[in-house]
Amino acid sequence: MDDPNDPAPAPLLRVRDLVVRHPGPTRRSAPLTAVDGVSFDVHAGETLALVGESGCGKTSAATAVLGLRRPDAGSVRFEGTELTTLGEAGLRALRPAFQPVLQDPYGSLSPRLRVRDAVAEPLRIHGRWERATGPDQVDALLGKVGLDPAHGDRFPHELSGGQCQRVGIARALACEPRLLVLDEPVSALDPSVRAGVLNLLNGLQDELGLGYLFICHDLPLARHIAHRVAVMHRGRIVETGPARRVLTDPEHPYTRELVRAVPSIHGAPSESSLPAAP
Ligand SMILES: Nc1ncnc2c1ncn2[C@@H]1O[C@H](COP(=O)(O)OP(=O)(O)OP(=O)(O)O)[C@@H](O)[C@H]1O
Repeated sequence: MDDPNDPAPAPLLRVRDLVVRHPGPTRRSAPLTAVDGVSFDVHAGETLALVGESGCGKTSAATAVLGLRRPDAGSVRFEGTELTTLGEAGLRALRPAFQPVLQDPYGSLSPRLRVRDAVAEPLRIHGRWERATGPDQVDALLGKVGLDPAHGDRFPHELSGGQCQRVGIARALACEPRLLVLDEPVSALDPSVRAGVLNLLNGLQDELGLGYLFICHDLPLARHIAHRVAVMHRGRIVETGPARRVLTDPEHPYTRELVRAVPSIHGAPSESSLPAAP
């Protein structure tokens, strides 16, 4: 329970001491600890960027947060409800409120579904589809992500990567979520279309007060897009703080290791790929 005397607003998402292990490469090998006691909060209207080099455990943490797998230890609370011990029915009821947006804009859409049906699908799955109002709802969702309703008649292969990612965001918005878990949402996109998608995400956050857990391996991008940054390294969070302050010290031991692992970390983000800061 939240302390009634604590004036700080309760976070949308509270993750504490999260541990995620994967099976080792052979049946005899020890399990691999991908996430090793990670804790963070995401508040409504806030972007927390979870950054770190490839393989440091970001996606494993996101998978546990989304309830797609049970963590091996730790707590994931969404709006005060503990997800790690919730049964399948309870998770299904809560799932519309926290939605993923994935990296591969084409891969996350069925090639056989027209855009209109892809956006309608989550409404149907979560029992929110009504024949009378559903089509208008789909048009409104397309409009919200900057797509013309005419795009609804197309198949994914008839769209650009940026348009596909907008459809992915429309699907995530369909069930009126409060939290989006964005796993590298722009890294598969051309730099020229990244800014448009990032601006869209900023605008939606301002309008809807959404919390974002924004996973990426690009620290300049994270500093630019996020309010706060948590840096992961070998399964642990090694630094966390306001985005503009994190890992600005090139002599910090983790900065040195990360610069080796991710050369872009101290590279200047290209102006064309970044929108205005939040
Ligand atoms: N399903 C799995 N089975 C076994 N090992 C896994 C599995 N998923 C991830 N791993 C391992 O867990 C570690 C963390 O992987 P994870 O994908 O969470 O990292 P990441 O930071 O998201 O990396 P990337 O940025 O490359 O996606 C890696 O060593 C990876 O090989």
